Amino acid sequence: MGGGCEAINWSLHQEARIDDWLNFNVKQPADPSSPFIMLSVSEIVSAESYEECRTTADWLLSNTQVRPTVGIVCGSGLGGLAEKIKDPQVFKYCDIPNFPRSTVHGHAGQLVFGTLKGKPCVCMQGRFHLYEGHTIQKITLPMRVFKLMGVETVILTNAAGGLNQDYKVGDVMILKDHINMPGFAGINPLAGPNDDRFGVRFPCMSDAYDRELRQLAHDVASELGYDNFLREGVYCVVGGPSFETIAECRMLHSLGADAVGMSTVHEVIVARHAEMRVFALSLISNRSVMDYDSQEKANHKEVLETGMMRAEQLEKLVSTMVTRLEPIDNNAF
Ligand SMILES: O=P(O)(O)O[C@H]1O[C@H](CO)[C@@H](O)[C@H]1O
Ligand code: HPA
Repeated sequence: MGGGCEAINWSLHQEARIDDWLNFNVKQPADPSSPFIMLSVSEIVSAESYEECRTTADWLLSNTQVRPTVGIVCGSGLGGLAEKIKDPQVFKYCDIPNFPRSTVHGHAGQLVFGTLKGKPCVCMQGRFHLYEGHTIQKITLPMRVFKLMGVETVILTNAAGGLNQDYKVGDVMILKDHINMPGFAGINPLAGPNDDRFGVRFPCMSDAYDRELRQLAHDVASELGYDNFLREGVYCVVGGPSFETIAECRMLHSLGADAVGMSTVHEVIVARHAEMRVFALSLISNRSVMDYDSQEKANHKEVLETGMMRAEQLEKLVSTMVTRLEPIDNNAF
């Protein structure tokens, strides 16, 4: 991206449509009578520009002594993991500059700094979703803030519907890959001008889910006796907030998805763009309805209840993994 602000001059005949867009998206030009609308590149870069993420990271680092190397995101009903953090320092999202607000039941809306088994970490007790009305840049801003604070590894958790018919409610699925349905319609957190300070224009996603971290999860789960409910599969993100129809569940399963949710993938893309290691898991909170004769109905209450049922094992699995995390050797090639 150019160092300065390249101006884009729009001719008169495009003004009407652009006016509406500008009124919604960006401030008007200094001189409203201007025959041209000067739109600088910096104005079309998402609101969560490098500077805003830097401001948020600096604010947090000036208010805590913790220098986290691990960043954790707790999904619906999975916020209990943050309670395991020692010497917690808690910041409500509403007090953090540029942070959105959590609006979903089961998402506490606070950032917890501290140590997990001696490892300095930061934990999002509640995350943001597109369906809450946040921009995709806003919901992934925490990933960039994590990066700027020095986080090397992110651990993402979510609750998801089980598309794979072998899955049972309460199973835990390690993500080995994802399908970004909104991405096919251009809804991607990296859309728009690329800021090279975060990462490259076209980041690779075929290695998004760190193989070593997945193996570590399997090893720890075996040691803890969790093999009977541990799975590994493909997570598909949809927009929500409505749960999927039967036809949609059948389609997603036929496309190779094992679980479906409304989060996580956007965070993974931004985390990998910033070259942080990623591990993600889904708690299968409900079985997706695949049969027109079924009486089952997906609902958020069940999602939260399943989270409570499996919380202890998930906390043990993630915290044990954190103890075993090796720092990234930046000199390795
Ligand atoms: O993905 P997390 O944040 O766990 O939340 C999941 O639970 C909610 C639906 O019950 C949706 O937001 C879905 O994404
Ligand atoms: N679909 C989408 N998101 C979800 C589901 C589901 O069935 N369960 C929990 N989050």
